[in-house]
Amino acid sequence: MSQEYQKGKGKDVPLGDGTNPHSRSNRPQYVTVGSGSTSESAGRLQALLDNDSGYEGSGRDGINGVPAWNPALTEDRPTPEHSPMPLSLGQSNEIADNDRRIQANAIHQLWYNQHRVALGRSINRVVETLKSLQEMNASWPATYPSVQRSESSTPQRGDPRPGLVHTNTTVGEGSSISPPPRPGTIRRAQTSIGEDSTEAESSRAAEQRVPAEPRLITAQIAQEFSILKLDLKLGALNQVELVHSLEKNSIASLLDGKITTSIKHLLSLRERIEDTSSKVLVTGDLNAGKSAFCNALLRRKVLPEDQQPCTSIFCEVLDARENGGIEEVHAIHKDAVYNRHDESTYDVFTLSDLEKIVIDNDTYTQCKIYLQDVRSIDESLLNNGVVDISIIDAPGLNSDTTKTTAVFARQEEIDVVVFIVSAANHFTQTAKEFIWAAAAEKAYIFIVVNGYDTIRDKERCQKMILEQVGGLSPRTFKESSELVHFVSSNAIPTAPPPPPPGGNGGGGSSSGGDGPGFDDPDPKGKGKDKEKIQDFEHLERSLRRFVLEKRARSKLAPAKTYLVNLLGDIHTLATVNKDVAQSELDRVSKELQDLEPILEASKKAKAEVSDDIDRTIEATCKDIYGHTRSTLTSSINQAANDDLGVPYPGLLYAFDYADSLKEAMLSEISASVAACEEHARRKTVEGVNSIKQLGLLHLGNEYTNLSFKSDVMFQRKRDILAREIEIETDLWDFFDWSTILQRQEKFAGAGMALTVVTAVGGRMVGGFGWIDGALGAAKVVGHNNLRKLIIPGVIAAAITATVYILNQIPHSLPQRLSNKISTQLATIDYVHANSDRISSSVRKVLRFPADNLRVGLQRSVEQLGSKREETRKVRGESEVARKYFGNLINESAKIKNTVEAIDLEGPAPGVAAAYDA
Ligand SMILES: Nc1nc2c(ncn2[C@@H]2O[C@H](COP(=O)(O)OP(=O)(O)OP(=O)(O)O)[C@@H](O)[C@H]2O)c(=O)[nH]1
Repeated sequence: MSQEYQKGKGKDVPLGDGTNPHSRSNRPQYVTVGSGSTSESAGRLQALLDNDSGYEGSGRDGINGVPAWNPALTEDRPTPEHSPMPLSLGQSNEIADNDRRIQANAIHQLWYNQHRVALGRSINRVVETLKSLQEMNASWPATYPSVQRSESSTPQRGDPRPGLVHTNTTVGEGSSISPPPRPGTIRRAQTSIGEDSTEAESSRAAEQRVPAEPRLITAQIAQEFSILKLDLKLGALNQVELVHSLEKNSIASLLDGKITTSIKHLLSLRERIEDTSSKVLVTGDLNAGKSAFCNALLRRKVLPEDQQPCTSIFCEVLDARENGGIEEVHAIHKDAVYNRHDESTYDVFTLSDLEKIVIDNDTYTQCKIYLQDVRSIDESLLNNGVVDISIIDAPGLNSDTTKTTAVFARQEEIDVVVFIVSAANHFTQTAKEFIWAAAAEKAYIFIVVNGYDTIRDKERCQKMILEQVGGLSPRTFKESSELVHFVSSNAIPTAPPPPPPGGNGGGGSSSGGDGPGFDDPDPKGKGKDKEKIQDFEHLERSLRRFVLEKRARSKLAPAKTYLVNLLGDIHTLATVNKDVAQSELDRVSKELQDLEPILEASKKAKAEVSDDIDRTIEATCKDIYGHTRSTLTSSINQAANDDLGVPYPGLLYAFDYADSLKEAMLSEISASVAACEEHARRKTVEGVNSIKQLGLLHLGNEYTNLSFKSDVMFQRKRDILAREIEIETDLWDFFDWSTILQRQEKFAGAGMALTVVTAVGGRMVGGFGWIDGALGAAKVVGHNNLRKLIIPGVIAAAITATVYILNQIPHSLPQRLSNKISTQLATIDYVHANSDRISSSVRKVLRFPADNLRVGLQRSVEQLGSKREETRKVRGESEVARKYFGNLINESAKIKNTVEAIDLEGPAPGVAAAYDA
């Protein structure tokens, strides 16, 4: 930004013969006035100055390691005898004056260097501090002070404190000013949405519940911010709303950008305090008389003046000696970096062409005007014999946005702001904004109230303007007799405009003073004009003092003010963030304290629940298996005894009867299988529920409940085994001897017959033994009787037995069939197969939620574990941050004390003595 200014840095300030043996690049600057011969004491000071080369100062007791100021240096000393040659009285006086001036300059330079070095070191320390803050901000996003939101109807603050404000925003600026703080309230800065009053209740509740990211910021703190204040303008949102709508990380990155800008600015400040030339920016509203004022200072009509807006580019007026003594204008190409030795960066014009370049020009944005000063070294500001000064005439502030922004940006690189305000119009809004912005780093602003001649009620005008100055820059107001001047620039006699090209090129008188050829027919003024000239001369003396004698103030004060403001911000930021880190630390420590037992319990629960589940499943399955087995066994065994509800249709349908019986028995068995399945289903539901209870107990809301439909169980495999059984009915199934014998006693006659038939049948079947029996009987009964009885008896007995057996079919057949079914089922291991099928199915069903619960428990343990790791990490980071910000509080306070100890306020030793008339 200031590159074009660097070129002038290395220039010596030759007086008299125009040569100076001391290069000004790396050593303190002062000038030799007159013949250039120095006395012994001046030589001593010169040597002292040479040793005090700035940053390498070897003193111990001073500020920041810089040698302490020795007041003895400022004492008046007798002029030492220095020349063996006898001199005339006039010559001696001249030499004595020169010596005194050199001494005074050197003393001032020493004093100046001491402060310069102290400030330079402080700048370095602050840059380092900011860099470390940037690093910390990257790893632990810093909390940015934000203000508490209140109702949008909060009245805007009428008189905001100085701060960095957006350059081209004139309306609604006040909206970014925070409302008065509500004492004692703590609020999160980055609560994004839903903070409006309609949600007040729930927001409050939420805040009480989740104090996760504490923001201990009050509006008060936010207002204290100046340099690092985030300048956020986006759509309709004001700064406060915007800060509230941003994520913590976004704010941290905005802060990062702000820090980068501050570092850049600090480096340019360092460059500026090391640069021995001074830049005076003359700015103000359109048509306030800036050009007229510059011309009056130069006593030459160089810059075009007009009632209409005319200055559209920055015009920097420099001493022609910086251009080899040639008066000319270098109009710098847009976007080019000015280099006097490289003509491709600018176009050369004569002074008389200036009007063309300055008025409504789009080709250039700035020009350098090299001018031979018509005034003497004691009067001139440009050619003052102490430091190189350039005067910059800027475009009117309220001309257009781009130009206004350029002026705002420019004020950061200049040392002294001379603000021209129209006596008739007072301070406009843009003017106020400019002064507020400038006040961030410049404690004092030189204010020229121009056009005072046009004011009738001068007293009222003075009173009103001074009141406004008091509000805008209290420090300037405090020294208003030196820094606020009411003048009429156009009343100052000036040399005529430069002659057109082809003339002698030297615009004005080189004799110095208000010589012949000036516009004003009454150079020193008479009557009213005399008063105006005196006022202006008073202004000039003040300005000279401000720029030269109080150079430290004008040159170093911006750096000091900026550092003090910045360090104040850093201190606030550090305090806030230390508190945030501390409360974050407390929060996570508490969280860890709570988390540890939960994690342990969770691990334990995981192991226990896993065993529990296994036991539950095993017990349930075992119970179901046992139940199914016993139920089916008894059902199969009892099949014959149960009332199957199958009527005996008679002998003719005995086979159908047998089929129906089989069917009924198998159905009975199937029914008991179904009953077992139903029992298993109930048990499964109980099992699933108990797993669910375990899940809810240990996982709470984290437990994912699986929907379980018990009716889907056993749908496919039911009865398959029972239906597969094939049982043939054969004839003997109808004659179940064991059943018949069991029942024979109940029926006596049939029993006798059956016994006979059995005996006879048995013997007949058994062999020839029955013949012996028959012979025995024949002997008793007699052969004839026997012959008569035997045949019908046998027949009757046979018939009786047959009838009896046939009658026993409904009783004997079921048993017989039941046995057959039982045998058949036993061969296919029906009972075990079904019990196993049902219990296996239950196991399978129970395992699903059980596995799900296990996974949930495992996940819960893992989540808690990683949460613990995360919390430990946050605790570690918070600890580091707390420590860092604690150190930052001390460090920033220490540097701030050092900077504040640099006294730029008191009278600067040395130079005053040389210049006080
Ligand atoms: N009465 C009176 N008129 C003045 C005074 N100073 C300047 N003027 C006149 O006011 C008009 C504007 O003066 P300029 O010096 O061009 O004002 P400026 O601020 O440089 O204007 P821009 O560069 O366009 O912003 C000119 O006509 C001047 O003659 C003053 O002290 N009293």
